[in-house]
Formats: sequence, C-alpha cells, structure tokens
Amino acid sequence: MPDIHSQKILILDFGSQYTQLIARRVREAHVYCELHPFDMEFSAIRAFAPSGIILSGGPMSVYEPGAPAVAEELFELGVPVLGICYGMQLMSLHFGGEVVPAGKREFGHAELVACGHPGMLYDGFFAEGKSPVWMSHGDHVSVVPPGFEVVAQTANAPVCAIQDEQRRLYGVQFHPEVNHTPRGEIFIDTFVRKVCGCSGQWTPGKIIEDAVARIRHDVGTERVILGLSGGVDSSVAAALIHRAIGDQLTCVFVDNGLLRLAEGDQVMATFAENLGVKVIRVNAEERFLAALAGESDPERKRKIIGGLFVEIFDEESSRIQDACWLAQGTIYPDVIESAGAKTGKAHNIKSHHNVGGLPEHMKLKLLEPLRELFKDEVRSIGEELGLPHQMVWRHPFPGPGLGVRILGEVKKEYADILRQADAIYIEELYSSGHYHKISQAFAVFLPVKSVGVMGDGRTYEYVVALRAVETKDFMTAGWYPLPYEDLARISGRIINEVKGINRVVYDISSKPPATIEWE
Ligand SMILES: Nc1ncnc2c1ncn2[C@@H]1O[C@H](COP(=O)(O)OP(=O)(O)OP(=O)(O)O)[C@@H](O)[C@H]1O
Ligand SMILES: O=c1[nH]c(=O)c2[nH+]cn([C@@H]3O[C@H](COP(=O)(O)O)[C@@H](O)[C@H]3O)c2[nH]1
Ligand SMILES: NC(=O)CC[C@H](N)C(=O)O
Ligand SMILES: [Mg+2]
Repeated sequence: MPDIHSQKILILDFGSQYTQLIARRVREAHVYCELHPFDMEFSAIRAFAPSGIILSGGPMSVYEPGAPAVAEELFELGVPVLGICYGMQLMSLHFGGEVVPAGKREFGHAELVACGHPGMLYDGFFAEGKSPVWMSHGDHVSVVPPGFEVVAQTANAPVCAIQDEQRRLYGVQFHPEVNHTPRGEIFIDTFVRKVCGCSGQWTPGKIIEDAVARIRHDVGTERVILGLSGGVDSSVAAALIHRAIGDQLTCVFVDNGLLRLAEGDQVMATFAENLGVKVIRVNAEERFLAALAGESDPERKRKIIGGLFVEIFDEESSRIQDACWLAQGTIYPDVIESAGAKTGKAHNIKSHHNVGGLPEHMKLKLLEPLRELFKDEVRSIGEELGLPHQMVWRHPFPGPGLGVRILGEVKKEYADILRQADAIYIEELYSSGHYHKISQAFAVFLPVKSVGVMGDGRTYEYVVALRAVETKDFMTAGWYPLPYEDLARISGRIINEVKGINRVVYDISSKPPATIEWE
C-alpha cells in the first residue's frame, strides 16, 4: 500500500491567527501537512522530510531583538519554501534583504498587480495581470534580497511578492490562506502540487485505508473500548475502528438523561443495528438526576455530571475483559490548541474537555485515529464510512448536554419539555434550509413562569429561549439572523405542541460578552 504520508508539507507557525487556515488549504488540495512551532529543531525537520515548507505570518517584527526565527539550514534543504507575511519578511532578511516598518499599517483588501510574467506559482492566480488579495501587516520588505525578483505589487506594498525560482524560494506579503483572498485556494494548491510536486493522495478513501492499516498494526488482537456520545467525533472514530478490528471494539454509550430527543435510540439504531458495532447502552438517567437534585450552580452541575460520567464509564469498562486500549475522538484542532506551541501535550485538554476523560488508574493505551484530521475531513470520512448524513453534519453537542441548557436545578420534567422544544426547533431549521448555515443551534429551558392565554383560559407556564450562532472556531460567535417568518412558525409550533411552554424568546447575544451555552 502506498504511504499517504510520504508526500507532506511542513508548516512552521510564527503565531499568526491564520496558521490553521494554511493547513486547511493544504489539506483541501489533498496533501498531508503538519503544523509545528517555528523553533522546531533542524534534525526534526530533516527527519520529517517535507516535500515543501510554508512559513506562516506572525505578530512580531523580524528586526526586533529576539524575534522568532527558523533553523537556518532549512533554506539549504533544497525543497520549496513559501514565506507568508512574517515568513516572507524573515526569508528576505535571511538572504540579505531589508525589512522596515511601512509608512502605515495595512489591513484589508488590496489589488495585487503582476510585474511581467510571474511564473509557475502564479498559474491561474491572476486575471489580466490582477488579483484581489487580503493584507495584514505593518512592516514590509524595502530591499529585495540578491537573487530574488519582485513578481507583484500593490499600491501600498511595492514588494508584495518575491521569488527565486531557481532555488524555489517564494515570499508573499498578502495572505493566500484567508477567504478574503478569492484565488488563494488556487495559489496554495499550485504551491503544494505543482511547485512541491505532491500528487494529492490525501483523499477520504486513502485516509481510511491508511488508518485501518495502522489501527490493525497497533492494536493487533487486543481489545479496545470507546465512549460513544452520538456526536460527530466519537461516532466517526467508532465507525473507523470498527472497520479495522470489528468485534474487538466495544463502545460504551452512557444515557445520562440529558440527551436530545430519541438520541439514545438513534445511536443504538445506527451503530448496534446497522453497523453491527458492539455497544453497551448504560441507562443512567436516574443516577444523574439523583446526583443533580437540588443543585443549581452551573460549575457544580458540570462537576457532578463529569464526575459521575467517569465513574460509570470506569465501571462499565472494567467489565470488558482484557481491554488494553481506550479510543478517543481527539481531532487535529484539539492537538494544536492544547499544545499551543508544543506538540505532545494534547491529552490534557481533551481530558478536561472530554466528559470521559482518562481515569488515571485505567492504565489503558490511547487510540486516537482522528488525531491528524480537521473536522471537515472527519466529516468526509464519516460519510465515506457510511454514517448517516444527519449524524455526520450535526451541530456539536456539549458533554454535559441538556444539563447546561436547563438553567439552575435539573429536573426530569424540565428535560422532557426541553427535548420536545429542541426537536421542533431543529426539525424546522432543517426543513427551512437554515441548519447547515448555522454553526450551532439549540433550545434553552428557563425555569421561570409567565402568564399567557390559550383558548379562553389563562396559562402560567415556562419559557424557552432559542439560540443559533455562526462561528468558525467557537471562541467568538455572532447570533444568526433567523428570518421573522421562520421565528414565527417555530414559536407557534413550540407553544402549541409542547405542554408546559407558553412563551418563546430568541437570544440575540454574541460571544463575547455572552457565551454560546447559557451555563
Ligand atoms: N453520553 C456519552 N456516552 C459516552 N461517551 C461520551 C458521552 N458524551 C461524551 N462522551 C465522550 O466524550 C467525548 C467528548 O465529547 P465531545 O462532545 O467533545 O465530542 P463528540 O461528542 O464526539 O463530538 P461533537 O463535538 O460533535 O459533539 C466524546 O468523544 C465521547 O468519547
Ligand atoms: O464537550 C463539551 N463539554 C463542555 O462542558 C462544554 N461546554 C460548552 N461546550 C461547547 O463549547 C462551545 C463553546 O461554548 P461556550 O461559548 O458556551 O463556552 C460550544 O460549542 C458549546 O456547546 C462544551 N463542550
Ligand atoms: N501578518 C503578519 O505576518 C505580520 C508580520 C509583521 N508583524 C508585520 O506587521 O508586517
Ligand atoms: Mg458531543
């Protein structure tokens, strides 16, 4: 089997807010890449054997004392190097050019104009010698290093793109990785495929083949357990591992009574019935509700839910004979975000992020087959593995579930009401075509009563709030402008169909200062 990691791009991160986007663009060109901190040792770079290197942007200025720099031997490796913004400035300085503060900071759209014939990297990038680009910089290259030519400029940056085609060194002051550079995708595709010569082997089918082979190799005949939540990551991990080792995998699905409507049955139908995966369903609703009774503090509720989850998961897994492996749905952003600049620290964040976590005394080896993948790649392999479209494309659902969407004390009565309201809301978002434009949507139960009138009678019932947000990274988010007619229909259905609700409100708070969840 061809090794799909044999052609790969190394991205060195200087702290740009866009570095992950560079990696996404490379992956979209079906080429494998990894993101590492700028100070990666040269021996490690050589061992990585990249087909090409991309140096990211960064907040510092290259001429400042102590500015981040790369192992200089990197430029002698003989592989193509593309420097973006800070990366270009660093490369210029290294080869004897000069970098100075520009007259003014430039942030936003600009028109890039080609000087003559820019060469291979720019195939398809210019239309009539021009291309719109996105800029974000305060410094610029004032003296072009010997051996390099200027290939393009903007009004504010006379040296906006440079290259030495012979040595295959390229620098751009603009940001090809952001959506605001409309032909940026083509640019990065050309760099990795034409300039670096990668053939684009990183496709969903091949990723699956490769992961299956690796799982079989690592696990051998041993047994694996996995906490299955019905969410995207753990579901795709389960399907993938099952394809590799079949019955050696046992999933533990904990029904904590805080799941969405019919979620437990859906998980069982998809995995146990259709895919033939061994799933132990633990009905723990009563235990969770009993533990939560009387508690209304959000942080303590989270702790109770997380703690009980670990306890139950631990109990169940100790009953699975000879399990040596704990599988988790850790994905690449988890690895990058938790590692900050360093690799290998990913488990910490996941265990606090994961409801399951990793009980110390379990002594299980970790199996994380999605560790190298972005969410969109996880979704495409989920589809390729035959998981239902709705499961693969559903919005994320927090580990504590409805526990953080019922404000204050959690009661079964509230959870039942909320489940129904939420199901109507989501169903309507699907049928009106909004669901896939929204990053996350859900209903929240407010334990306050208000007066209403239904038929000829007075009602005195609870309130449901609807939330829908748009976000790329879930760190900041804007509320989604759901049209009035959709809001009217959803509110009408909830009030009419859900007993116990006589008022619906729409949450128009962004994050920050609000958060996405209400608790
Ligand atoms: N009810 C549950 N039963 C078993 N395991 C669970 C449950 N809830 C969460 N987990 C475990 O905790 C992990 C983290 O949950 P998280 O919500 O971050 O991911 P996910 O549910 O797999 O995907 P998504 O982000 O799409 O919701 C899951 O991958 C799963 O292993
Ligand atoms: O697995 C999880 N366990 C949690 O305890 C948790 N709390 C919030 N979230 C999800 O994180 C994203 C950001 O949410 P907040 O703006 O509310 O912090 C949103 O997507 C939230 O749904 C959680 N996910
Ligand atoms: N986005 C960047 O990489 C900026 C690089 C450098 N800090 C500048 O201001 O020019
Ligand atoms: Mg989840």
